[in-house]
Amino acid sequence: MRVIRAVATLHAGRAAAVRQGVRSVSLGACRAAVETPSLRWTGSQLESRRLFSRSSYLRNANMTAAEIALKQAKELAASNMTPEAAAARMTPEEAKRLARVRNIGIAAHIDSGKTTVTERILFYTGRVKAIHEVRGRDGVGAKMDSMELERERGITIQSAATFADWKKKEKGVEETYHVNLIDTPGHIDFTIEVERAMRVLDGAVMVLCAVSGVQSQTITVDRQMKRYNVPRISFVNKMDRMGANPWKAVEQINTKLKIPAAAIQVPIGSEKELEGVVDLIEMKCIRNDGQRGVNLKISKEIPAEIKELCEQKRQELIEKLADVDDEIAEMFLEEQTPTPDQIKAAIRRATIACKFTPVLMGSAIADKGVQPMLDAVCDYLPNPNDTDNLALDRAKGEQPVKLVPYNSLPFVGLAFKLEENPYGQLTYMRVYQGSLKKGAYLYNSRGNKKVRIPRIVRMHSNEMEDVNEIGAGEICAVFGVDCASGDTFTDGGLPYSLSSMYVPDAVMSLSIKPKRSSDADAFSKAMNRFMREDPTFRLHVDEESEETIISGMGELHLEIYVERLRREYKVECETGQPRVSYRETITQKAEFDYLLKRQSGGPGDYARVVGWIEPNPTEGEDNHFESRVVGGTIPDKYISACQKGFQEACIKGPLLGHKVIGSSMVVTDGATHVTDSSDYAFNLAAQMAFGKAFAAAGGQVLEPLMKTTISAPAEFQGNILMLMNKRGTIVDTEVGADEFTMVADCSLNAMFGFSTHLRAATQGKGEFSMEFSHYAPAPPHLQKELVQKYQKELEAKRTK
Ligand SMILES: Nc1nc2c(ncn2[C@@H]2O[C@H](COP(=O)(O)OP(=O)(O)OP(=O)(O)O)[C@@H](O)[C@H]2O)c(=O)[nH]1
Repeated sequence: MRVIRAVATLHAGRAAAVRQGVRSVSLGACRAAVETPSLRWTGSQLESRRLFSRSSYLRNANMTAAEIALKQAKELAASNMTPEAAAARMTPEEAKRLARVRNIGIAAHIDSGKTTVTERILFYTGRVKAIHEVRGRDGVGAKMDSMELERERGITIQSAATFADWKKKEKGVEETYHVNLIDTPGHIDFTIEVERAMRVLDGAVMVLCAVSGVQSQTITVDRQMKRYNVPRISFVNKMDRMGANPWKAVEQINTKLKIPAAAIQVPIGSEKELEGVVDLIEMKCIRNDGQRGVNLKISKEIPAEIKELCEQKRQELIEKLADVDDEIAEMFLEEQTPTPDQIKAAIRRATIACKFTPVLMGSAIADKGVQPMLDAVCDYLPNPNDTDNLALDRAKGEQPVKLVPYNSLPFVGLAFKLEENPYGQLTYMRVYQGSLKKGAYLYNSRGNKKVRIPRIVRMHSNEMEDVNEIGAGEICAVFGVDCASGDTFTDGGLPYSLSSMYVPDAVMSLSIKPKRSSDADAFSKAMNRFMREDPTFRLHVDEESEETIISGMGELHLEIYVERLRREYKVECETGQPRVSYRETITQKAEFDYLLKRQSGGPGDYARVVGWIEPNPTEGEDNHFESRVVGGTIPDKYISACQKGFQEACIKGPLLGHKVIGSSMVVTDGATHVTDSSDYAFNLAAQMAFGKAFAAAGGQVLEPLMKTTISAPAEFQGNILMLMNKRGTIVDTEVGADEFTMVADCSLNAMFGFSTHLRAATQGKGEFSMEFSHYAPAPPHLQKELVQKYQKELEAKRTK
């Protein structure tokens, strides 16, 4: 009886909605609209708030329609609650759970010891029973480097997620913190892995090498952390190495990264004699003892030889805090000494506000200082409730809304990483709001497609643990969800999208084809998978050469995929020479008046377009199209065809067939023909007009310039200078006591095979890293050579 009554109300609701001008609307939304007078929704609001499906309505059929509507209205209202209101609704248990959650990443320059640090974290938290080193002699390899290739080469290629429980003593009481952790690769070629980790993490541990300090890749991860406002603590690793100097690292964080930083520890002993650290806040010694340093020996007696240094560094810490925190500043002015609790609270406030980074130190390989670093993660990095996670409300013109990590709110999550494993496609998801139960239905905001979540797991590198539910603020992985990296999932009621991450442009490409034609299927399967997993890996088929071209972030990036094809798919490939991804642009204004008039038997093609092209006035690399046609000489329907034509022309520039950037096309006039004009004709006319005006507009080839950092023992300074003089512009050099670092802007072209030259010039002791910086005009001789080569290839095709 109730069902019938409810369904009747429902249909009345739908009729009411249709009267309001809604084309199609879910029954649930109608119901809420009709029965909740306080919510007077407009037609479009109704459309965008398709709350519940018919089946969910019928599942609730033992409630009256009014009860259901009220329930929905409450949930809807809850979803639009202010953060304060939501926080007020949070139960003490919920607040306590969140206060003990940390989602953190470990990021650093190549080889700083991220994986080694992570391995220690897993060991001390009891997550793994034994420590296996990166490239260790036991042949096992670090837990977090689970890919065969990673273990072989000793580098991290994919970021790996894991979780661990850290039992932290707080004033004699043990509190368990749940830490979700992502170990990211250091090599710039795998930068997307860092990018997506930063997008979803609440905090990070920036690892630095005690000898090298801030290195080129540290600067890159610093930029990524700043891009996503990720608070960080810093850990100066490798304190056991000869020449270790934590103060140089602290100073460089201040000067090179421009983040106020101060050490909160002082090392006890140095190099091989390193014993542990002095905690400057509580002024106590923490020494690692026992096998693998599992036991911590705490004492208040600071060794006499470092007592003065500790006092000086404590004072520096307080002064630095006074610069960034009002409370400490006030105490400082009044010459009061803050208590350890006040110092800790100030460090936490300033770190979370991204105004400060506390610096810790130790040696992961020597099992020193890792546990205090874990304590600092809990003390100073934010819990999911401390950070502002924003979504864009599509129903309100993409207005930002704060997401509240409260289990009872409607679900909002971000799929930040895809990975195929033997059980199917795994989607890593950060839950920002609401909780997710196994078997629940979610909506993918892109296309509003409904998906069921059949299985939820927690990842531990390449192993997983099934769970039935995952709470707000956590990271998990789900199975069987067809989506792309960066998709937002909601429970259907919220028109929210989470801004996605920054995907850098590819700078290098190479042609590839399987050696055996029988491998074609496996080849395309692998390519599809790689592209879905890695947005910086792209593939296209060159129309002219009919070659398959893969492009990515560098030689190593592409090399790793070719290797994975061979190992994981047993597909041997032939590859061409790596090629630089050039760009084309224009430098001045050039007018066009192009008439396309073709008659070949049947209906012809006719379109005339008049206007000009010029460098994009709004700067940047985007291309811009504008119509200033008056009097309808080109009807509106053909204007969009012109725009499409312009966009298509920009995909394959006239000089080299590479992408055109930073150009603008303005159409002012034109003409049509009664029967022969069409979208096709205007699209083509715009393309031809662009191609013809390109030379007059000062068409130019741009090449990628790479910020290159080279470091080597100081004795090789002369050799490196000679090597770099030919290759680029030297931007900065730094000569340390025994190390020499140079930063130069080099064209990617000049850097092919550079590692071999560097090895020869430094007896294998030099290292370098490269990062895309910007596009710059290619030298005229290179430009001429490239254009001639391309035109010759085109000519050869035409005459074939
Ligand atoms: N002396 C010394 N060596 C260390 C320490 N921590 C790590 N290493 C060594 O440094 C090298 C790099 O360590 P990883 O943990 O792979 O560094 P990573 O930063 O994860 O490397 P990528 O992921 O390839 O960037 C390995 O040979 C480690 O054994 C340390 O505290 N002291």
